Amino acid sequence: CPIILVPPSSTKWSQVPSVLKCWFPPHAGAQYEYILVEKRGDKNNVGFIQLNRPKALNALCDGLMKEVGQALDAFEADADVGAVVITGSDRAFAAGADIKEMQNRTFQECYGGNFLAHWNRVSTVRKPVIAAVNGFAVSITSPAACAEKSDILKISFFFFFFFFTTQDIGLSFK
Ligand SMILES: C/C=C/C(=O)SCCNC(=O)CCNC(=O)[C@H](O)C(C)(C)COP(=O)(O)OP(=O)(O)OC[C@H]1O[C@@H](n2cnc3c(N)ncnc32)[C@H](O)[C@@H]1OP(=O)(O)O
Repeated sequence: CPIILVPPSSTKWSQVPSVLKCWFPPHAGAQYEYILVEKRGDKNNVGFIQLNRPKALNALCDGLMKEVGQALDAFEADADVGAVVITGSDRAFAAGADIKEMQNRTFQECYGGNFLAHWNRVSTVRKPVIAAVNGFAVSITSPAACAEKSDILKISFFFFFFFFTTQDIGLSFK
């Protein structure tokens, strides 16, 4: 009979030994450290990812972004999932990149190490990904560079300035 590995419900994904990670998909029981992941909807066909660092206003640390990538991989591979929703918590969708984590990194480390390369995963998923944004949604990028990319980004910049004038800070990611 098949052996099914089910980690204890209190297990954080980062605590699972690497050698075991391939034996159970991240959303099948093991908890992530920085995100909550489940399938929702009447037909259980919506992949749901909640950023879960409320004390740091969901600042996007390396571990969080890696976990988002893992969850997206799992949902992309799951034929039952038709779309993915990413959301944050009450006060913040996300406070942008984790500036405490970034502050001591040198240019050479970032450039040579292809810093943030894995952040692109959210834009390469072939299923629709919807951001359900609440509260702070902070990021910084170059308007000129983004405006070249698409009309959606131009609209995003409109909302960026709109949010600034209404006390919230907001900017869509690429
Ligand atoms: C490539 C990508 C680039 C980028 O994304 S650049 C953008 C980086 N993000 C920022 O610069 C935003 C920094 N955060 C803020 O400006 C403020 O926060 C807010 C305006 C969003 C909210 O202010 P308030 O309501 O007063 O909250 P609080 O006391 O500042 O923050 C609560 C806790 O959250 C931590 N935190 C907030 N943002 C970040 C962040 N981006 N990276 C790491 N930690 C963050 C704080 O430190 C603190 O925690 P503690 O009380 O333990 O000090």
